[in-house]
Amino acid sequence: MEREVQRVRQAFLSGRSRPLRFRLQQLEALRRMVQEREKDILAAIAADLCKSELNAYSQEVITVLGEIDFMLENLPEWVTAKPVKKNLLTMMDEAYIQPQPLGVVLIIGAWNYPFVLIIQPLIGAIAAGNAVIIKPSELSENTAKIVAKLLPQYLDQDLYVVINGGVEETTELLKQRFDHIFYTGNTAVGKIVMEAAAKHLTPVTLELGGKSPCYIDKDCDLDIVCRRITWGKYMNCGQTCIAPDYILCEASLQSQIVWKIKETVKEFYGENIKESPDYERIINLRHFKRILSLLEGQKIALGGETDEATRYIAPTVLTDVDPKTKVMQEEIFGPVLPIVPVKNVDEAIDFINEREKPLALYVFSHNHKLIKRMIDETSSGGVTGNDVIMHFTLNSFPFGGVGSSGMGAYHGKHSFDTFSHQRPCLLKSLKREGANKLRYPPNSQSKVDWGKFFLLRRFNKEKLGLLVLTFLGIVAAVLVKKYQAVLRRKALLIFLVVHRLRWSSKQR
Ligand SMILES: NC(=O)c1ccc[n+]([C@@H]2O[C@H](COP(=O)([O-])OP(=O)(O)OC[C@H]3O[C@@H](n4cnc5c(N)ncnc54)[C@H](O)[C@@H]3O)[C@@H](O)[C@H]2O)c1
Ligand SMILES: CCCCCCCC=O
Repeated sequence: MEREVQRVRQAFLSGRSRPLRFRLQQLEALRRMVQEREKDILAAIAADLCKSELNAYSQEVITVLGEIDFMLENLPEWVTAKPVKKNLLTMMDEAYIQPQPLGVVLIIGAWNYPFVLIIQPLIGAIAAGNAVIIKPSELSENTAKIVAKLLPQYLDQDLYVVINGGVEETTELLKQRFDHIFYTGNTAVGKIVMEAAAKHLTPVTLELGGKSPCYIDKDCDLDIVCRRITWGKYMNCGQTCIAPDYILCEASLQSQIVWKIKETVKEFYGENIKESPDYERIINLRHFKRILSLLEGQKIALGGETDEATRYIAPTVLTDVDPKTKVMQEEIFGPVLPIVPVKNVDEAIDFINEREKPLALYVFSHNHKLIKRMIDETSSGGVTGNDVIMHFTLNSFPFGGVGSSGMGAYHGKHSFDTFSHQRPCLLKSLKREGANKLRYPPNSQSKVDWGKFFLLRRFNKEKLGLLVLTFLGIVAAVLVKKYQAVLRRKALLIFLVVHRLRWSSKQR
């Protein structure tokens, strides 16, 4: 492991991952890989999650292709140094921020969207000029294998390396020194990753989970609300980090919600859900049993059917759920939707604020003010009003958690920033030493006063313009005085040349 990381570091130190042209080439090669080997990639995802290839394409591949195109389009602008505002002391100097790669980045992925969750951060890390070690989840082994096989066929083999394995290999990997660790997975392992990173003072991005609430106001269109929630909750069999985990609403709304979700489930998956190509299965037996245990003692208003052999759990809704029961104590990560009755929006806000900060928050209402209030008075990684999941798809948004749902963010420019160091660069001249004397010892009251003038004085644009004009006036006056004779001769010469030209054109 140590030798492998060392090999990647040597490749980074060669400097070849840095030039813009190289980054663009690698991103284009990655796009070629996804396009040329689409069938293999879709088959692997499908095998891991019992997912149709159409769903694998629309949930994972589209996002990856969109992200690559977005990077290719914007990277030339992002990599350029950005000049910054200067103060009076640095007015004559060059001051800019230069984004630079961090070095060797470790990306650890989760199994639930096994392709996009490693390739999307990889795109950002390449764009920012880093070398990368990717550790896919061992639970989605088909995707892990295909990624390990394909990446070296398309990308630089020493800069971008896939290491497959389970807890043992990841533990060993985490002992090595990286310049950034990007981890996606559950909160408990997030703490292990952060602890390991702390030993080397390595910064981390933690894309974790949590219980994402969904508040339904009585003033809304329940048909549309339930269709959107059904889509986001049962997609990938509920194994989505930003799936609505539970519903908060007034008790009287429960029966209508159950009825409308039932109708939508029929519309989406047909009478026989098991036969639907759009309904996935639970990743493994451990998670299957964990989810079943959450149903114990609950009022099942819809679904509840299970099949251990195929790890099938029907789309399920629980009503009148007691917040103290197990289903409300951990992230469900399965197709079970508890409804917890609350009196009103105030109680819903308190309920959310009494718990860990979620990765996503959803609120449905015709009342825009209520939505705004919910946003203002709670905290979560992201929010979508009147829909679910959709904020994930907009790559101008930073995607990430807050508090126990994670730290740091990615997608689009935010990925580039996550994997870059924003390096401040100040380039001074070795001349103009006079002005620098102000900061050299011995200090004096007059030096402090000048320091205050240069550093603390705020100028608005007009005042600054006036100051610059005055300064230019003084410089001009000095120059005129110094070069009076030369200027007089030059002016005479120009006068003669101009007149001579005018005279010759008149002659013609
Ligand atoms: N925020 C996001 O973008 C996002 C996306 C997907 C999933 N998630 C969250 O991830 C969780 C589901 O994923 P998971 O954790 O079951 O995935 P997982 O079991 O695939 O684990 C994630 C990664 O951690 C590694 N790992 C597991 N145990 C480890 C240990 N003891 N030491 C070191 N590494 C270890 C695994 O090898 C894997 O690569 C949910 O909580 C979900 O909300 C978050
Ligand atoms: C189009 C939906 C993609 C959702 C990906 C969510 C990643 C977290 O589990």
